[in-house]
Amino acid sequence: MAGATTIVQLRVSDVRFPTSLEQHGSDAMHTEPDYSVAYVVIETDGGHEGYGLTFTLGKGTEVVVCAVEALSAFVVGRTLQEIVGDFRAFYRLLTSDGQMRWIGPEKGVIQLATAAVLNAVWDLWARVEGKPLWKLLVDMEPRKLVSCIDFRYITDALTEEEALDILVKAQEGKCQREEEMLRDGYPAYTTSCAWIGYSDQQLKEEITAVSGVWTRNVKVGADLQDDVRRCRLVRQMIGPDNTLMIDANQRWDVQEAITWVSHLAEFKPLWIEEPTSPDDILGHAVISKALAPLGIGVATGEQCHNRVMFKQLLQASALQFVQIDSCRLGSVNENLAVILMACKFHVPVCPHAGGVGLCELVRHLILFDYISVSASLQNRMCEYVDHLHEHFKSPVVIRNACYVPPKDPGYSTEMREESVRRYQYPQGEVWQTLQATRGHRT
Ligand SMILES: C[C@H](O)[C@@H](O)CC(=O)C(=O)O
Ligand SMILES: [Mg+2]
Repeated sequence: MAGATTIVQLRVSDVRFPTSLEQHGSDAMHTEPDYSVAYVVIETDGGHEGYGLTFTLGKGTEVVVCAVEALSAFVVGRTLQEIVGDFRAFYRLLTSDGQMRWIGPEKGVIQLATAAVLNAVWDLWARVEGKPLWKLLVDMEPRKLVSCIDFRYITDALTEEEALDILVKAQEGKCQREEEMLRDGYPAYTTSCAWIGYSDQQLKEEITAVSGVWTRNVKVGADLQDDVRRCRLVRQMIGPDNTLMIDANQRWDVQEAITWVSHLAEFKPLWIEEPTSPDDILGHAVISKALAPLGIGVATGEQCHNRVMFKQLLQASALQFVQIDSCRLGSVNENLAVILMACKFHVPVCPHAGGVGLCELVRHLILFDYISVSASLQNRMCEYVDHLHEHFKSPVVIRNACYVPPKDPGYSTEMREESVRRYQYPQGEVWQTLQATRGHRT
């Protein structure tokens, strides 16, 4: 890395997209989501910039923006070299501050803000190195990689030595796997055909419109008869051999989840996603055990707020698919911890994506997982949702239902300036117009 790069400024914006108008993103619990981000830009004295974000829904964004502002004092004035020279210490500085941790610790709004800030730092680092983030990770020495992880609270499940061992063992075949990814890409599945607010007609059109072999995730949980009808329709359209999953977004109690999903078992879903409260580890374990004889696994993680929760889910055999989220966990640092734990417990990582920018970011993490950690594609795929990519400078590229590895330096977090300006809430012209014409609530 060239000379010292001091971070001299951090800016954060509230950027919202009125997706609820067309029911994009709707599910059994979030019926009117306006997909949004707290968008962070850090600037250095040498003219470099790093971009970070965390995904939110509408009104929640203003709270996250406040939390990012509160964290900015930890970043501004520091050099990039000082931060990444001991990234574990910097992660701890952000997550362990004696006053700020009281509103977490490492969960909720403050962890979302931590993710946004650290995502900007990782983006800056990758840009300064001139590499896409996945390549920065893949090329990094195993010892350096583990030095970015805070192992506090997880050493009973994964020690630093074990993590190192996993990374060292996976060095074998790394070059071939990198070539394979550059050639074929990483398998994706899509949720965007079956949001809960879509009519049956729209659902049919969305399925027909997507070409190639795709695995589909269908929203369920609001009304059993609707779910039966929609799952039947999707199953008929995709045929008996294509993979189907269902996602309840935390709608049920534990027993209710088991009964409800048993009624949908005839459609042969691979998994039920977020059947109950994301915090109910033992509940997930009960559901997993009950659904195993039906061949249905439990997937969760998009609202799993830290590595400690994932640790317990893994220890309790409470999930069969780990759904990391690039903006819910504490950035790359905490995602590395979860990816390595999942590997140790032999549970596949199938990331959550979609929202605003989540596909752009998470493709870096899943490429790293395959090339440098798991070395397996069995039962693995990464979510893809076809909304809002046009607002990013390095948007996702999909070929044959697979993510193509990005080549631009950074973490693909940079948004188009015009998009940020037009969708900024409430002053952007899109919101000004909506409020004047429809009184749109957000
Ligand atoms: C509110 C979001 O759209 C949520 O439904 C996304 C989700 O559960 C998923 O992509 O999976
Ligand atoms: Mg989901």
